[in-house]
Amino acid sequence: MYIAIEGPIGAGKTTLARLLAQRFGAEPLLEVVEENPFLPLFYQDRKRYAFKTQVFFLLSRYRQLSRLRERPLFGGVVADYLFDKDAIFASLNLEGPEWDLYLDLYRELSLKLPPPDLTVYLRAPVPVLLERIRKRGRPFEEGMDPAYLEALSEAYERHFTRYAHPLLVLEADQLDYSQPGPDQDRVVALVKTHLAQDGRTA
Ligand SMILES: Nc1ncnc2c1ncn2[C@@H]1O[C@H](COP(=O)(O)OP(=O)(O)OP(=O)(O)O)[C@@H](O)[C@H]1O
Ligand SMILES: Nc1nc(=O)c2ncn([C@H]3C[C@H](O)[C@@H](CO)O3)c2[nH]1
Repeated sequence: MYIAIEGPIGAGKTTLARLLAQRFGAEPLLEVVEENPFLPLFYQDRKRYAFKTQVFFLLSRYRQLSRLRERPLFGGVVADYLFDKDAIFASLNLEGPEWDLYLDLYRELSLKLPPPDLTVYLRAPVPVLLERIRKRGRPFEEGMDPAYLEALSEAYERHFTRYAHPLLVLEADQLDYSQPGPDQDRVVALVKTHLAQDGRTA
């Protein structure tokens, strides 16, 4: 079992990946964004640092997800990102020859990675995302531009309307699975049902 959680910044991916991994006895596969030394610089000057930021993410995501091909998945994995995320961000931040070079690299690497058995796409309105980002308090995200978040949310919408693998779409502002309560059980049950359905139709 390989589940990936996706959605725009602050949607609740890591929170849900941890919860599902714990309930399913699976391994959480979490991205450590603080490892990217270019990210704080990117938020100061997006145009200047976009390419470096993206190539760092691309390589680290590829390395982390490649492990899924190389060893058996006892108990399964719940990742808090999808490889596609890289191209979604890149499409917003790169242009011209840098975009062409990036896309060449991305396409080559993506061919080698397995798709998840189920992807959970978390949607939430921009004001909710901004509030969650503010509450979480990462210093480099302090001046998050609402227009950037809006463009990112639209890019996610476009991506998932033509996504060709098993998908569960959740309205992440309607479910609070960040604390113990009935919403946690509800979201776990929804994921279980979708995994079973997709297993039958695969
Ligand atoms: N369903 C939810 N309801 C209310 N608050 C939530 C929910 N999910 C997450 N949160 C809170 O929102 C904040 C962001 O959550 P989280 O770090 O899981 O988001 P993320 O999508 O992984 O973010 P990023 O894209 O930056 O990695 C955290 O403070 C978390 O506790
Ligand atoms: N430029 C850029 N490209 C990416 O592929 C990417 N993936 C995540 N991020 C930023 C968003 C959050 O601040 C923080 C956590 O998701 O990292 C990215 N930024």
